[in-house]
Amino acid sequence: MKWWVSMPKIELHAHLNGSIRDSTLLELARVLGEKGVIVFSDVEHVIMKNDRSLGEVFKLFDLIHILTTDHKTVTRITKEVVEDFASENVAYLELRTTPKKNDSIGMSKHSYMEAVVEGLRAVSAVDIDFGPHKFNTQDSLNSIAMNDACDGTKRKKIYVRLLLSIDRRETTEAAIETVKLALEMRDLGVVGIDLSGNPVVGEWKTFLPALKFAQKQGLYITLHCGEVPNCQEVQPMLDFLPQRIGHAIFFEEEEWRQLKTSKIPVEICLTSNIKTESISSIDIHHFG
Ligand SMILES: CNc1ncnc2c1ncn2[C@@H]1O[C@H](COP(=O)(O)O)[C@@H](O)[C@H]1O
Repeated sequence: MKWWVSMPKIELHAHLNGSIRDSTLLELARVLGEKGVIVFSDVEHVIMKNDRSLGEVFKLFDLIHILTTDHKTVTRITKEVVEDFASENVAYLELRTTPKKNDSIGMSKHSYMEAVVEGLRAVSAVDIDFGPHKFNTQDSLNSIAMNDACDGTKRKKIYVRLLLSIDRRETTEAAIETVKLALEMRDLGVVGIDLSGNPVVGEWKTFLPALKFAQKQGLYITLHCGEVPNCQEVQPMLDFLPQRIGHAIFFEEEEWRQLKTSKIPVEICLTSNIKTESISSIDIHHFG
């Protein structure tokens, strides 16, 4: 474990609300429990449970969103998540999150993302670069990782880029709003769009106009693809030629063939890709 932590890493598949410290979730739940919004003991059990089914994972996300969705908390979790990744020697992080609208607390997708960026600005435990300039692969990954992050003497530095996620529960219009926001925020390190959310909800064709628009505007695209068996969807997703896909668990032989021919890299999520048989080599395709 010590070796694993000390190794310099890049993290390309981190969902903001999927990366929150348990201690923070419990603290937020306790506060809402005291206010009578939730029953703390029920929630504590759900947060601390291991080995969740995919359905339980999405129920947990609904709960996490109740705990985290106000501007101040979004800022706090962003700061903590980045600092935690840096402390594990992640030198380059692509953090993805779904911009959320909540009229009852005056939150728009834009203000949600401002709170995220506020969290990046608040990072203090390490140096952070989330600027718009192109990540310089030549001098960066090796030298940052080896010299700054791992020898224990220099202050750590982390490069962070953002992906805006479209949730499969959203409408075409809401998805287009997310893409427009990503375009507006390019100067703040937004490099791409992710399609995620419960894979048994929604239809590919709903998101296609937004994704085509994003592609045309030069945003990078990654799609959660084949997380459940769905042959009607995997094929058109591969035909779309995203820069990367996430998971690729339930692929038929022909779909694997197409994936390999198209050279689309797969983001393997170590905690949820339980069907993965072997990983023989890993190439890194970061967007920033
Ligand atoms: C387990 N595999 C998965 N498959 C699909 N979508 C997932 C996911 N894990 C997370 N998300 C997506 O990320 C959101 C939480 O982070 P943000 O609120 O966006 O920061 C979830 O609500 C879901 O839409």
